[in-house]
Amino acid sequence: MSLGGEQSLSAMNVNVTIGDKAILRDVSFTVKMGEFVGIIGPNGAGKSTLLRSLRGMGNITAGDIQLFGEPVYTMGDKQLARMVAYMQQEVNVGFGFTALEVVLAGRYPYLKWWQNEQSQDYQIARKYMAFTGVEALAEKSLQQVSGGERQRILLAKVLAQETPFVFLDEPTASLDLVYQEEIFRYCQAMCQEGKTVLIVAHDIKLAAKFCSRLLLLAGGTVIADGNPSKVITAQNLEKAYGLHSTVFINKVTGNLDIHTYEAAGTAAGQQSVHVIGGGGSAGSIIRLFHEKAYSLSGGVFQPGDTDADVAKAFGIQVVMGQPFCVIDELHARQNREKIRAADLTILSNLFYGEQNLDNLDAAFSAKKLIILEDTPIEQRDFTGGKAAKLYQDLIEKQQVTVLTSSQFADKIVAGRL
Ligand SMILES: Nc1ncnc2c1ncn2[C@@H]1O[C@H](COP(=O)(O)OP(=O)(O)OP(=O)(O)O)[C@@H](O)[C@H]1O
Repeated sequence: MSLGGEQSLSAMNVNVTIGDKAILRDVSFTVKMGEFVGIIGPNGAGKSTLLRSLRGMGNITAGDIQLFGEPVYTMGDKQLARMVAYMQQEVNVGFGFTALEVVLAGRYPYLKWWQNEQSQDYQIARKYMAFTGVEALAEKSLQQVSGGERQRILLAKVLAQETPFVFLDEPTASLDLVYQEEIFRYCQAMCQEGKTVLIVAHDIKLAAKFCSRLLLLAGGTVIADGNPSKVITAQNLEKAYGLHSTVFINKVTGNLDIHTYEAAGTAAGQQSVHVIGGGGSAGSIIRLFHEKAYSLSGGVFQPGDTDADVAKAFGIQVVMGQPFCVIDELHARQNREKIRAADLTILSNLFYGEQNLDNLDAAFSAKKLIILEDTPIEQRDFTGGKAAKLYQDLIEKQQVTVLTSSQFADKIVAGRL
C-alpha cells in the first residue's frame, strides 16, 4: 500500500516551557508521508526541542502531537521505536560495543532473541553499514573510530530500524563534504519510496537543494514553512538570523545560493552611485557598493550579461538595453538621467565598441567620474573609431580619476571613497 500524500504527522499548538522560558510557542504544522522536511534556524531556535517533542520525548506544556492520528505520548516504547527512528544530536553510545553491535541495536524493536550472524537482522545491519561506508569498521569498537565515522555508524543504526519516520538531528555535523551530500541524497531517495524524513540542519543550501519542504524556526516559533524557494528569502533570513543576505539562483549549479554580508553603515547610504558597466566587468563593484549601503543605479546593461544578473540579485534598479544592440534612444535617455542624478559615476572596464558609444558619451555628464581600467593605458589602442576616441577623451578629461578595479575595491572596503 502506498502511503504517499497521506497526512502522517501533526503538531497542533505545541508549547514547551522550561521554568519561565518559552522554548516552543504555538508550533503547528502537518507533514504528509513522503515529505523530506528540513528544520532550519539559528542556534537556540528550538529545533532539537521540536524534534524531541515530535518523538514523544520531553514534556510538551500544551498542544498535541500525533503520528498517524495517534497521540505520540500515549504510545509505548516499542511501538514508537517501530514508528520513528531518531538520531539525536549528542548520543551516549556504549564505547565498549563494536560498530556492528551498535547498528544491530537499531533492530531492537524487531529482535525477539539475540540472533546469529546469518539472521535477517544482521543482513539488514550490514546493508546500512555498507550504505554509510562503515562496513569495514564492523568489528572496531566505537573508541577506535573517528567522530565522522561514529556519526555514520549511528546513522546506519537509525536506518536499520526501517521505520516510516526518520528524524535526524544534525546528522551531518562532523561529516566531510561527500557524506554530507550523501546523507541528504539518501534521505531524498527514502522519501521518494514513501518514508517521511525530518532533518535538523544548519547547512541551508544543502537543505534547500534536497528537502522538499523547509521549516524555519526562530525564537521557538515557525517563521516560515513551505518549499525551499518560498522559505529561503532575504527577508526570512533577516527575521530569523538577523542576517543581511542576497538569495539567488546560482547560474552554474542551478541551485539556490545565499550571499551574506555585514550590516552596512548609514553614512555610505547618503552617497548615490551610478555604475556604467557591461560585459561582466562591474559585478564585483556593484556587490561591494551594495554591501556598503550606497544608493545604487546602473546602466545601460545588456540582458544575459553577468553585471545585469548581479544587479538583479541585489535588487538594484538598472537601465536594461536590448541584447547585442546599440543603445536605443529611450534607454540612453534614462541612463543619462540617472548619471546626472548620481553623486558619483563609475565606468568599469568598458569595452569601447560601437554598442557602448552612448554609455561613453553619457559619462561626460557625470558630476564626478571614476574610470576603472585594468589594462595599462599605454597598452590600450585608441585608434579604432568613434567609441575609442570618446574613451580616450574621457580618460584625459580633467577631474577624472583612473584606477584599477582592485585599487578601487580597496578604497570602498576601507571607506575612503
Ligand atoms: N533542559 C533545558 N533547560 C533549559 N533550557 C533549555 C533546555 N533545553 C533547551 N533549552 C533551551 O531551549 C532553547 C532551544 O534549544 P534547542 O536545543 O531546541 O535549540 P536548537 O535550535 O536545536 O539549537 P542548536 O542549533 O544550537 O542546536 C535554547 O535557548 C536552550 O538553551
